[in-house]
Amino acid sequence: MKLIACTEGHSGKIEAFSLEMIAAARSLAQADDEVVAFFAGRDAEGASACLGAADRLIVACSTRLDVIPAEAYTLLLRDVVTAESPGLVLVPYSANGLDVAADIAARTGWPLISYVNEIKRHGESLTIVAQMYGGKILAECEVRLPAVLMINPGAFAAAVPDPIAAVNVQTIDAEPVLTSGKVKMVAIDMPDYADVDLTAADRIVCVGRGIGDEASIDLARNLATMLGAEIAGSRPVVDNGWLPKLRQVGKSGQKVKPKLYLALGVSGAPEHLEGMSQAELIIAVNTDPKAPIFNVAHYGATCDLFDLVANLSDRLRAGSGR
Ligand SMILES: Cc1cc2nc3c(=O)[nH]c(=O)nc-3n(C[C@H](O)[C@H](O)[C@H](O)COP(=O)(O)OP(=O)(O)OC[C@H]3O[C@@H](n4cnc5c(N)ncnc54)[C@H](O)[C@@H]3O)c2cc1C
Repeated sequence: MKLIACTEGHSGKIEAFSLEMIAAARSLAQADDEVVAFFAGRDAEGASACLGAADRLIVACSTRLDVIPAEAYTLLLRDVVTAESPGLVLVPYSANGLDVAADIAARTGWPLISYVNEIKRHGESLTIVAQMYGGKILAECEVRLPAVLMINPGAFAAAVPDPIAAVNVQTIDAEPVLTSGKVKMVAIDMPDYADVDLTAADRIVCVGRGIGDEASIDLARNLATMLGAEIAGSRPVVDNGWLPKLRQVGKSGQKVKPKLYLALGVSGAPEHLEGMSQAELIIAVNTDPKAPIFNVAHYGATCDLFDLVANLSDRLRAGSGR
């Protein structure tokens, strides 16, 4: 059986979730199976340099466009699916993946399971744990292959970035599809990742509306600095303009998987949990013992966040002699 892992990248960087798609496919592949990575974009060299955990790489290459519109990505992938007849297509839950997965499932008539967190294979069928209602419910379902899965970033540990042998790379010209497509890329307005890439952070201190006002964020920021952590916020904090958009965690923000996630005054709405529930260690501080954040937290403190931040900061300062 062939397993197709869809990958993405732009601006000279392959998206971290691309390696997760390959790792997911690898974990399901049996001895005679082949993991085929699919990449569409200008950075064919970048893809070849790091997607070597796949057995084979198909690159739909554009000479002009750094980011391939979802419509063209889908048309190119449709051809690959027809040619390869895979048993499984793994698509990342990304802006692109949302369009791609639905189209491939509709065209092939194969089942589509979205928001996938876990997969186990039993021969020709899979048992899957997937999120529903923004992560409020985890559904376990069984599906027979072939199928299309849309996988949550962070659900699988990334494969090691390795180069792939040139003999295992097949290049397709993406230009004819790009010129005939109905959707044209006019401009790309990229966020300024020079500030921060939360998805790569090992430690995050996240402030929610419980922080009260913009000035108080400095207390949490100082604590974050002492912990060697990045500061992040829930959506209301970002909507209020207290932190930049790139520091928002959740459904409409960043999906993070740090080693430590300290949530201060965050209620734990499903849309927030969607971005952080895969963190290795979650510590929540909230005055409300019934706050849903405690359902995912490994440790919790039902106290005023300002008391905890002041005490913890004092101890860290004393410990470091500052
Ligand atoms: C389509 C859509 C997308 C969304 N995307 C996102 C997203 O990406 N990220 C996101 O975060 N939200 C998102 N939301 C919003 C989400 O539904 C919640 O409204 C939001 O997460 C709530 O943020 P919060 O926990 O900071 O605030 P609140 O829900 O108001 O919680 C504040 C918490 O602070 C506690 N608190 C108050 N004072 C203190 C104190 N002194 N000490 C300790 N605890 C205190 C309270 O008990 C409360 O639990 C989205 C919503 C929709 C509809």
